[in-house]
Amino acid sequence: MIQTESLKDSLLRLQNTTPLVLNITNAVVMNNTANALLAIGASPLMSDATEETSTLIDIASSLVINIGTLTSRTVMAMKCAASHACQTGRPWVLDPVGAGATRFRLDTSRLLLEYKPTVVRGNAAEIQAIFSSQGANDNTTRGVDSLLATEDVADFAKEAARQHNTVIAITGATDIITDGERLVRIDNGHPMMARVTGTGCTATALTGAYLGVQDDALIAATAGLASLAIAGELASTSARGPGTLQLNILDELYNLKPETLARYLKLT
Ligand SMILES: Nc1ncnc2c1ncn2[C@@H]1O[C@H](COP(=O)(O)OP(=O)(O)OP(=O)(O)O)[C@@H](O)[C@H]1O
Ligand SMILES: Cc1ncsc1CCO
Ligand SMILES: [Mg+2]
Repeated sequence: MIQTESLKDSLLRLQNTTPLVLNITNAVVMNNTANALLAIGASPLMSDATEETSTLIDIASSLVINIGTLTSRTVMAMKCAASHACQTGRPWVLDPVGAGATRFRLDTSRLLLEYKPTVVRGNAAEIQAIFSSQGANDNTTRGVDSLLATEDVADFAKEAARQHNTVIAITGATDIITDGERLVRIDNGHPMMARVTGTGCTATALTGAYLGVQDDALIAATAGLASLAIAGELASTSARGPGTLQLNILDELYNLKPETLARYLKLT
């Protein structure tokens, strides 16, 4: 359904063109996602100043909005950025961190959805929360962590992607990516990745980088999630625990080659 060749091409293009990725992201992961973007070959810029949002979007290849540590001030910046990206056709990815946990997160996520994100990347609980008609529901989420498996929301996500004309990327033990017509699964990664904060946020940032070089958003999101999952899988072989895993992932992203993607990818 997706050719491995298109993922290899996307990585090569990313490495050859160094896309500038503007990130409005959370305080927990900001340093690590900037490092992950640099490691894979993109150029990160982190800013939530409304004074410069539109100027930065105009020079960037893509935009990442992650609501992880939202405040009323940063929500304004996110709205401003999403609106400008939508109006100017700049590809952008939304990470609705903890969307199911509180009303503030749910309302903010749904507000941002109105600005037509190219990709929405979340865990299963976040995807169910943002695209369903329910309120915040603590049976599906423990804070920012999902209590649902990705397969639980696969069919729901496919329909939501079709209705909203977007790509939905759900991370977990098996990643699922759908544009409403196509649906792919990635079976790479390692369970220890869930013990490092912001692994999913890194998947979102990498998807942002690929959106800067790949017009097919399903391929861009698949490349982003596959790059992280394979880097995590390789990194886990020499990690003693989450600390070394986090560092090793940066090294594996730096060393990632198109051939490595093709060799390790478990895509169905
Ligand atoms: N049990 C697992 N087995 C294999 N890989 C996993 C597992 N759990 C997580 N991963 C890997 O980690 C990636 C991120 O998934 P995770 O479920 O931690 O996202 P998340 O909860 O949204 O992250 P965060 O909120 O910490 O940013 C997945 O795409 C996958 O590659
Ligand atoms: C732990 C945590 N809290 C808010 S954002 C974040 C990073 C992972 O989503
Ligand atoms: Mg997690």
